Amino acid sequence: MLRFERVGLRYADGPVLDDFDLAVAPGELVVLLGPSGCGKTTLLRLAARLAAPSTGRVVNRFARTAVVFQEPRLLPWWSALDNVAFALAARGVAPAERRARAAALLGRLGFSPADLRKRPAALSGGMQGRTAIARALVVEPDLVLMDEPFAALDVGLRRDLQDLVRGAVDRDGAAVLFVTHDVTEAVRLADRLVVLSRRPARVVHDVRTQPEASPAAIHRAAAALLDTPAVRAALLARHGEPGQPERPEIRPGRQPASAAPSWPAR
Ligand SMILES: Nc1ncnc2c1ncn2[C@@H]1O[C@H](COP(=O)(O)OP(=O)(O)OP(=O)(O)O)[C@@H](O)[C@H]1O
Repeated sequence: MLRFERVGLRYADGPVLDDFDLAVAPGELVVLLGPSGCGKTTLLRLAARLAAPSTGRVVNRFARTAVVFQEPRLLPWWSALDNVAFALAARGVAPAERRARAAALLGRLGFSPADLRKRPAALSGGMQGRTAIARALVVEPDLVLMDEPFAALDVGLRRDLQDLVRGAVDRDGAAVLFVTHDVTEAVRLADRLVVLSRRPARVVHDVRTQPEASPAAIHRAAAALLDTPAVRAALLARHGEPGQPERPEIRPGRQPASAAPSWPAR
């Protein structure tokens, strides 16, 4: 179980999270949707213990947490194979088995034997992304934190990798907390959809759902989601529109002229 309990996190320019609660159970794939800058990456960093909350607590009882960041973050002087195999070294797996497991997984992700030997600089962006995903999944994690992992990939590849992630949940019982801006990707993957408001992030919509398979069903489900008023308000409002949480409070007579609101008065 992963639990955010009344979590607050504040930077110099104000709170990113304030009294935030969310739980992720084993075997569920939770997709986080929310406007840019609302705090999605921050939540993943907290779950991975790469950041600490200012208030409240983050409880992560999973034994093996793996993270796929927005950028691949591969070690540039190592081959694709060694980048993936290295993740198993920390788990005490013997060198020959490390390389065999890494090669098998990269092979499933479309790497040829020659590709396995390439350093990241010689891999395409999509191949670097796949290497990072393989590095996360090779340890058979029970919690995978994924931050827009497929953003740079073409549609076919994206579908293969989405299936791989679903497999980790359906076959191995892993939990996944998955950040995306792509609503169709969200409805294709999710067991549960969580939509966040603008910063400081609040849960404005939290529903259990069935991962959708056919393109028609995916588009119907995505349209229905975007038709939900709270979701519309969170995802479709333009920055600076009235009623958004990041709108500064204006007190008549107390506001310096330079801080005059830029949105139209109502
Ligand atoms: N180290 C930091 N110092 C100060 N502010 C930060 C820091 N990290 C993130 N922020 C701010 O916290 C807010 C949330 O950032 P975060 O990266 O979690 O958003 P996000 O929802 O993942 O955005 P996106 O969808 O654009 O990736 C943003 O306003 C960001 O500028």
